[in-house]
Amino acid sequence: MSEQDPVKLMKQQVGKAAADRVKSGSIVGLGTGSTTAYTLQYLGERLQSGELKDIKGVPTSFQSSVLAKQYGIPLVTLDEIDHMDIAIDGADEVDPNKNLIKGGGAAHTREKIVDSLADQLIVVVDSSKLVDKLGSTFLLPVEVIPLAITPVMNKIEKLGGKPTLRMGVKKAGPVITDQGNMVIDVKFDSIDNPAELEKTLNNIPGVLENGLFVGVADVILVGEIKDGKPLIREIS
Ligand SMILES: O=C[C@H](O)[C@H](O)[C@H](O)COP(=O)(O)O
Repeated sequence: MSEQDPVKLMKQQVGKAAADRVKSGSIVGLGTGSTTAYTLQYLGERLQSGELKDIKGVPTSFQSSVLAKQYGIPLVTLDEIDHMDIAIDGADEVDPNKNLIKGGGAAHTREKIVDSLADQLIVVVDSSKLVDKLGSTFLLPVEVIPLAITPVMNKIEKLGGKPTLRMGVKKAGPVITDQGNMVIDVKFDSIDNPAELEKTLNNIPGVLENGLFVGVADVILVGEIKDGKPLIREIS
């Protein structure tokens, strides 16, 4: 991708805008993905310049802990904190009620734990992620304990979904999550009630977590390009 790539530019701008909202002394949930990678980069730059002091990060994945170390963001675990001020995370789809589909990077299980503990969750997306209805452009990721893959897929088919086991890229066989599990991506013709589907899926024995985030996001920052210029729109 070139520097001028409009999607990359939107991700960069929105990732930076979220990093600018972090205050000194905060405990910050560090999301996963290509958009929050920019947030972590800018948090590191703010720390290095001395403009931001004394923050602690809670990573949502192996990827975010590696980036945090690279950018000099001190890390803590959930065992070491009694609150989280803010979390910043990406999303694969955002609906008009600020409900999300996440897990394009197979990180949704840890993300849901961390994001839902934060006093405020800021979601950073480019405008291509906004949809009228969840599931219209993106398959719903479901993390499954390996021995239960077949019965879970059968059960999901009975619910009307079309499940596919997510396969690795530059790795033979399935994607393995940070928890050692597998991911199935499910096509539903229509997700009419995300809250109900979230619970129904998580109730299938062998399912660890699915990528529906209902009522978790507080603010959506949307990166857009208007008249050739990048701008940030806030949905709160
Ligand atoms: O599992 C990955 C996460 O849910 C990401 O936050 C999500 O896939 C969005 O990633 P990106 O910013 O790369 O589009």
